[in-house]
Amino acid sequence: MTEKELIESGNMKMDWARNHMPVLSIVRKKFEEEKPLKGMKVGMALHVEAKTAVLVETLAAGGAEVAITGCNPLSTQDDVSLALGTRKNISCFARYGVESQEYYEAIDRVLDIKPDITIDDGADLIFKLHKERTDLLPNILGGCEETTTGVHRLHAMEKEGALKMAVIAVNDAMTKYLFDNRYGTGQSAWDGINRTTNLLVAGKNVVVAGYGWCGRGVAMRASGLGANVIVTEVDPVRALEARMDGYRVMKMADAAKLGEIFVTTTGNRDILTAKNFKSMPDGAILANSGHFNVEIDMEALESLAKSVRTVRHNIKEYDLGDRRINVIAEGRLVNLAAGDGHPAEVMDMSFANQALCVRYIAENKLPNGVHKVPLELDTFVARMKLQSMGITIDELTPTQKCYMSGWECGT
Ligand SMILES: NC(=O)c1ccc[n+]([C@@H]2O[C@H](COP(=O)([O-])OP(=O)(O)OC[C@H]3O[C@@H](n4cnc5c(N)ncnc54)[C@H](O)[C@@H]3O)[C@@H](O)[C@H]2O)c1
Ligand SMILES: N[C@@H](CCSC[C@H]1O[C@@H](n2cnc3c(=O)[nH]cnc32)[C@H](O)[C@@H]1O)C(=O)O
Repeated sequence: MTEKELIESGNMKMDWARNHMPVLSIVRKKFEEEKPLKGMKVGMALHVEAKTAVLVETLAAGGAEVAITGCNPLSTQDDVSLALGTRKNISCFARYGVESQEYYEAIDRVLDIKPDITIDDGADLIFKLHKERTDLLPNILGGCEETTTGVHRLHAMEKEGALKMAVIAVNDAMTKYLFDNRYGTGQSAWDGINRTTNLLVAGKNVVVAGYGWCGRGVAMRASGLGANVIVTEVDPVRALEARMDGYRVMKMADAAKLGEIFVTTTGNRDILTAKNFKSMPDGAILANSGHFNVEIDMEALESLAKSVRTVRHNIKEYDLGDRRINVIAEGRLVNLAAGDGHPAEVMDMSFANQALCVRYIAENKLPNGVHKVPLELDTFVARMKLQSMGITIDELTPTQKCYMSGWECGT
């Protein structure tokens, strides 16, 4: 495709996404009228694709100058990246398939605009700010973090007294993790696996590692597709929940012998290791939908393999001699590196939270540390989403309010 055609394709993807993101549209309208981000610079490292582009546009509509790069070397969609770069007050430095050096250089280029506010997905900008670009920290009003692992890391920094800025844990908004992590990952991980493999899920043994919000979604949708689902966990309560939700629960060492498709969703490392690869059935398919590329021990797999070849677009087959193991998208997020990411209607809520939190940071002086998304913003997103879906709900009567909250109104 020529550059012009790529830009057209990126614009078309953005139009489609925008038309399916009603809550973000409401926020954008307000931003256009009130310009709450006038004079602000926002630096972002998120998956550069169409829904993210609609968030970027929204911030620019609020008066911000925005610079963005990717948060994963394989999730950038170059057509969207180019289309974004043509917009006023927006620079985009992301490119698909970048090597590590270019990935981190692009993060520096975002920081070169001297952002007032940052938005991260995995805390890359914040780590760089704290390790190498500390001179920029005094100007930063605050940042937003999109994902579970990023929030964990920020809590760890805060605990050690290392966090020198305010950050809002957008992931922890109810209108984020209950929908994005669960229904978003549940649908988009399978979209990525199915479109990449073109194989049947029904009747297969699917092993889901981790029964958190992502794992629940992935297991639920696997079950809906007719798979026999096996869950592995380290948390006894979550393991119990998985069992009572109807799945088999066992150690990975045992699950590895049975699984035909494996999906990791733990946010942890070394979930599938050399020991597991050696006991998997021939032809097993491995995908990660958790964090970065460390859940599947790719180094161990490479060193075990007698040969490696691409067997289909985005699938590498590792021949161990007595069995072949297939890995989708190099063990990186299968929904983004082998698909288009979460559905637009889900990212609508995640990114409405992001936009509202950026505004909140611009309008309130927050002390250093990890902050919750204010409940009124979270509830606003839920109400607007219901409204956009044409759903109305009941309201408590004064008598019911009294009954629920007092001790004198009831039996
Ligand atoms: N693919 C996506 O688009 C997407 C979307 C949202 C979140 N995420 C990422 O997915 C990961 C999970 O997010 P979440 O919100 O579900 O987190 P979560 O904390 O709710 O769930 C993670 C689960 O993994 C379990 N776990 C940890 N180590 C394990 C091990 N060794 N074996 C088995 N289970 C183990 C934990 O006990 C926990 O129940 C994070 O890295 C998050 O950033 C990805
Ligand atoms: N940057 C890390 C962190 C995990 S990304 C997980 C986050 O991606 C977000 N996400 C999922 N799908 C999309 C999408 O289509 N566009 C933008 N972000 C998405 C989602 O909100 C989730 O919290 C990595 O690439 O491995």
